[in-house]
Amino acid sequence: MTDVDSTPALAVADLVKTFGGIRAVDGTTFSVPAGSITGLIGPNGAGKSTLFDLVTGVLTPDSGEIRLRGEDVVGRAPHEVAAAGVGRTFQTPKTFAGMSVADNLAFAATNQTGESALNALFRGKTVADEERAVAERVAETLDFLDLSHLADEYARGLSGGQRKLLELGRVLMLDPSLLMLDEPAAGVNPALTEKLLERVRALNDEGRTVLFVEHDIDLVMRECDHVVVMHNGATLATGTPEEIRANDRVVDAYLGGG
Ligand SMILES: Nc1ncnc2c1ncn2[C@@H]1O[C@H](COP(=O)(O)OP(=O)(O)OP(=O)(O)O)[C@@H](O)[C@H]1O
Repeated sequence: MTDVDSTPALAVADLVKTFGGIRAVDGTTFSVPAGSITGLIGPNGAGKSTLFDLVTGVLTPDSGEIRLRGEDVVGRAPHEVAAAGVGRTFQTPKTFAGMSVADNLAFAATNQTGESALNALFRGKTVADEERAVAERVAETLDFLDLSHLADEYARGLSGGQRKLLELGRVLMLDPSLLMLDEPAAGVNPALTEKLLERVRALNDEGRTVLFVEHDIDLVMRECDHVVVMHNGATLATGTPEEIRANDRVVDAYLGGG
């Protein structure tokens, strides 16, 4: 066992973010083990979305630590966090309705996260090389997500579930080592949810760490090997699904209500 293996993919410590008088994130501390599928759960308003914004550099914490594979990333801009290997999807996919599915993916590689991410991916390549590399990656990503037959369709023509797959494809263009998925199954029909989860498992099998926010507790308990429970901006509990189910504080504060 090397140190690298035991360094968490993500570790936050004593993280605080206030909006006026509201302590949206109030001292939360937890880690996401490298190589895990970790579920982040908690009631509405627990601070999960704010936490995602803090980790991805959209918001800056008032205090506390955020480490990616041990490296402090507080104060980094979103494109720098993306270049450091963090890919994030949104509850409402950030796809471009008037662009084709393939162009949505190509755009994600070339424009979305700014120069630094691009440079990291294409260092030392000419423009023609770069275009070829992007086209290859688009094709690979379409194939992986089973969207090749829709490559030339406008994104606006996709179903909600297909748009979630495209959203996942958008973040895969930059080859992230940590995937942060915000309610990937919300509003997706059961068949496409299963397909999406199967792709997430495949990405995890490749060695990518997954952290996802999800309100469907059964899905979290089934899919995750590690669970973090947030409540009122703090960490209420962390552990395996079995440990979380058996935790009286979690049951009282969250699961108990039915
Ligand atoms: N930009 C903001 N300005 C003011 N208050 C905010 C802002 N963002 C979040 N909050 C508040 O911070 C708290 C945490 O919100 P957050 O959206 O992070 O929770 P959540 O766990 O993601 O909830 P949900 O499950 O409903 O998405 C809430 O009380 C929310 O109203």
